[in-house]
Amino acid sequence: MATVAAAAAPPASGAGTNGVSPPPAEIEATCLRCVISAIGGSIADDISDVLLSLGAQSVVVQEHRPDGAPEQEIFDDGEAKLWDVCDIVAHFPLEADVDSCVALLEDAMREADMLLPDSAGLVYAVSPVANESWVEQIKASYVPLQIADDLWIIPEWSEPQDVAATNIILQPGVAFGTGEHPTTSLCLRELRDLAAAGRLRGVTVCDYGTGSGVLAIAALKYGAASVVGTDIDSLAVKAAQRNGALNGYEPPAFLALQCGAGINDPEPIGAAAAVAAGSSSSSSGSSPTFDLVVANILRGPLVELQGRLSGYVKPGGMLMLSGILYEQAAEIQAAYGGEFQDFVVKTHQQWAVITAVKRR
Ligand SMILES: C[S@@+](CC[C@H](N)C(=O)[O-])C[C@H]1O[C@@H](n2cnc3c(N)ncnc32)[C@H](O)[C@@H]1O
Repeated sequence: MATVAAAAAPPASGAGTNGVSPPPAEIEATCLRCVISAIGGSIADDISDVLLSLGAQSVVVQEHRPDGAPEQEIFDDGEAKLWDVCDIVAHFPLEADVDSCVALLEDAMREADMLLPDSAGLVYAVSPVANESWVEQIKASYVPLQIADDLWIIPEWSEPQDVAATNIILQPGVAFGTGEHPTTSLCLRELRDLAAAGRLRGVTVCDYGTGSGVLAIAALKYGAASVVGTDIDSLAVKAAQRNGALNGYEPPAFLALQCGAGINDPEPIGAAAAVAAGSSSSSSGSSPTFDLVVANILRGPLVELQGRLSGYVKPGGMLMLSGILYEQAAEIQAAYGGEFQDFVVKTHQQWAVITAVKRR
């Protein structure tokens, strides 16, 4: 998870209430800072993950300490030391609809039985951030990240430490997929293993929920012929295109397209885009098919999109699914079991990645 020091922000005139305060006229805001107050420490990490998946550029958990309050005792849950009550500071792009993001966070918390602080919902305040130094703080907080012996993620302003390794250059912080989340690193290591087994050379790949494009770029670096990525978030699509270009991948080798969230939204890739990217269409001629489909999205969309994602995989091709907790793996396996075999589940912390092969 990305944790950066909280930005120096102008005082939030709306602090203590929900909603965005308009920036003072003289401030040229660069992003929005959302402070969610008084969250139970035990759920702070889960909430941070949801905020990142909703488009927050960075999230930091800090002690909830109203003016004059004494320092909190820190409790130890065995793995991490946590404050009992925390504030969560998230930075969003200026265009983000933070109120909607908080509403989605509340829905996710209810679905996961996470305790809301009171029946009225989360207490949060949003303020514009004008301080250029925030960008510098972000830069300082992203350093080269080693995913495996010979696989690194390098912020675009840093130099690779090992030029012989596979180095994925990213502009971090714009879209999910900096490599710090366990689901991203699980998928990256799976791609590395597939490459080591010679199973990525010349293949066509679909990266559903591409985020920063990190998995697409890794697949291309490991020898894939082409990748089509999709995302519901237009900022992620732009970030993926930019990150692709940073690594030397432009269309048609790497196409990043926007899609709708649900199965009732139009099929986002289309035969024409797939053919342009060197992939093929199914026998019906309408649906694109790929040698490998990677989808690091949440449990809900993986279940809802089962028909589409399964249909994208060629007979004998591979599926890689993540974004799920370990305890959700059996449900996902059951959902895809009709068309796939050879399921393998790997875990890191409480997260899982599933790989499977489509029956011929
Ligand atoms: C967990 S991030 C994964 C990003 C990147 N692929 C990685 O592995 O780090 C999930 C991405 O999927 C996108 N997403 C969420 N639901 C989606 C859906 N129903 N269809 C397509 N993309 C979706 C989000 O916008 C986000 O960028």
